[in-house]
Amino acid sequence: MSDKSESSAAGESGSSSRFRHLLPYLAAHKTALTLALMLSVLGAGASLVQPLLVNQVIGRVEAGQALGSLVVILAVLVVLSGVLGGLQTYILQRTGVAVVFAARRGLVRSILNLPIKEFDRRRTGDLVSRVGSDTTLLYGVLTQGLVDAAGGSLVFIGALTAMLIIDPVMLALTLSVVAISVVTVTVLSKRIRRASLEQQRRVGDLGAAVERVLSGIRTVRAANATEREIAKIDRQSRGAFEAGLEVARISAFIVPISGIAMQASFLIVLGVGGYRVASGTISLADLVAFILFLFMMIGPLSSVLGAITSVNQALGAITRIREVTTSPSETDDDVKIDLVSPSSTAAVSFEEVTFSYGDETTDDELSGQSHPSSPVLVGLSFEVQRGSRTAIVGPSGAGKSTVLALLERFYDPSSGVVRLNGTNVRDITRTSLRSQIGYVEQDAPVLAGTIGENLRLVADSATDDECRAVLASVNLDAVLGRSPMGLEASVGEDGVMLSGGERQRLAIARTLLNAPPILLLDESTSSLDSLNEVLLRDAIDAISAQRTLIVIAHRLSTVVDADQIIVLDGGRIVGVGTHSELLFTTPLYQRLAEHQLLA
Ligand SMILES: Nc1ncnc2c1ncn2[C@@H]1O[C@H](COP(=O)(O)OP(=O)(O)OP(=O)(O)O)[C@@H](O)[C@H]1O
Repeated sequence: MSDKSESSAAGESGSSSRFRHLLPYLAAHKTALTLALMLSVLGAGASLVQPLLVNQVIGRVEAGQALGSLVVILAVLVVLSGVLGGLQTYILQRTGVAVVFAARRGLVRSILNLPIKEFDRRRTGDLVSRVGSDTTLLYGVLTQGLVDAAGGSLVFIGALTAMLIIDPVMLALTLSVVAISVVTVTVLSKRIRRASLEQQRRVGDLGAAVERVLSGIRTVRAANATEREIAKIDRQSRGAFEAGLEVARISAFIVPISGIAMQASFLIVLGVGGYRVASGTISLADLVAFILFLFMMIGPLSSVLGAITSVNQALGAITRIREVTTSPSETDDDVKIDLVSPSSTAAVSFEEVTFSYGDETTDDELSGQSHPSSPVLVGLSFEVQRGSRTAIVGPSGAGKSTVLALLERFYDPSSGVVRLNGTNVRDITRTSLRSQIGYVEQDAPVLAGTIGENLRLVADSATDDECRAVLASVNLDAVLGRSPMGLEASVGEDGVMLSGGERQRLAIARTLLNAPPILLLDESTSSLDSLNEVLLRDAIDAISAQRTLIVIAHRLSTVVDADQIIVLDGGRIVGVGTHSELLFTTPLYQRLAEHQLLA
């Protein structure tokens, strides 16, 4: 859906306005770029002097005079322009990689700060591709584009001035040919920009397709779907290939245009110039110098025309980069309070909270799409007393996880108020809100890295002893015995060394390191063996002793002794009470309990 916005963005703003967006990246390297430009001026000067010297050489040969130091100076100039060119290349490439580096840093910062709703609608692979592939294209602007154009235009202007002095008539003829080629290339360059934006978008689609398969590779293998998935990814690759071909086709028009312009100007100058030499209007030495200047002028012109592809690719890339960096990030601009001091006995309260995911995207100007959807939570009101243990139960899709998401302020309610210690969560900075709450997701993600790194995600200064202590508190200390590396032992990309129950307990241990007064636990739906189930129950018992606990329970056995159980159905509360109360008052709870052989 973001694709649509990209194309409209590309259509609306011109290349000059997008070029402006490159400036902050370039401004950071003013010194290096100025140096490169100065080297380019020197190089241009060294090149421009050469035809003048050749003119002198021819004049002296015609007059039968000795060449003397002229040849030496010519040789020195040739070497000098080579050295200057090498130095300039190094400075530019160095600046190019530094710009890519800066762009990647900025982009990663923006991506990680996007509101959670953005991750619902964006594809991870596409975001990864923006960081990896789009930023790389910025490199071309500097190394090939900008300074080639700057240095080239100096040589161009210098050569033009010399040609004007030598013979204005021949210059006018030459320029008319050049003008035709420049106009043609300018028209084509717009198409290049559009095509390369499309190409990058296709590369993003490809990244998303690969990411989708890799994240479910076991399911894909087990379903014997490898070949089908390869065929699907192949279609995305083909899309990128075809968009690349379009760029190649347009470039194929651009590149020969400069060649044709050179040949045509050369032939015209040769014909007209020969006639003017024969009629005595100009000398042979002047004609030779004019032709050398002509080549000198066309040279940069062709490299600038050639660089149009890379510059336009970069402008396409900057569109995709800015599409993320200009997206609003999760901000606390509207927030008034930094620290929450309890002003109520309720640790958490929901007051008439209604929420629909559609609201979050309806006014989404980037996608330009609206998703009017029915509310996921309707008029939800409940209180969780400090130090108590609350369970939320209900059928799949009832809205249980959404309750926790609102408490974490991943989303804000459409109406109603969510309070933490009596304060509206919208008035508390997210950092301080989240420091009060430990949150264990349903799928308990274990990040690639070591057990220690996984624990220290919430508290990077935690000591080894503290890490061991929290592992012990969730009955996970045995895991450390599995490898001589202990805390430094790695867990696989998806925590393959750990069972589902162990992953969940590792995630609980992680949040405990921060000793949050409130713990939200979205219990894993995956079935646990009886030993793991007992271990998880013990862990929950141990941690709930000192804090407020809200558990989304899929196993009623883990909640029978909760202080309060909230039964949700279709986003509404259909019952609140203890296990024994609900067995009498709430038919849905009765059914759930019977189903789980608890009644
Ligand atoms: N990010 C989202 N964007 C749009 N709709 C969503 C999103 N997350 C959940 N929903 C929808 O909201 C409803 C409630 O989802 P939620 O995950 O809160 O239910 P749940 O009771 O926790 O379910 P489960 O027990 O299966 O985890 C569902 O219909 C779901 O499809």
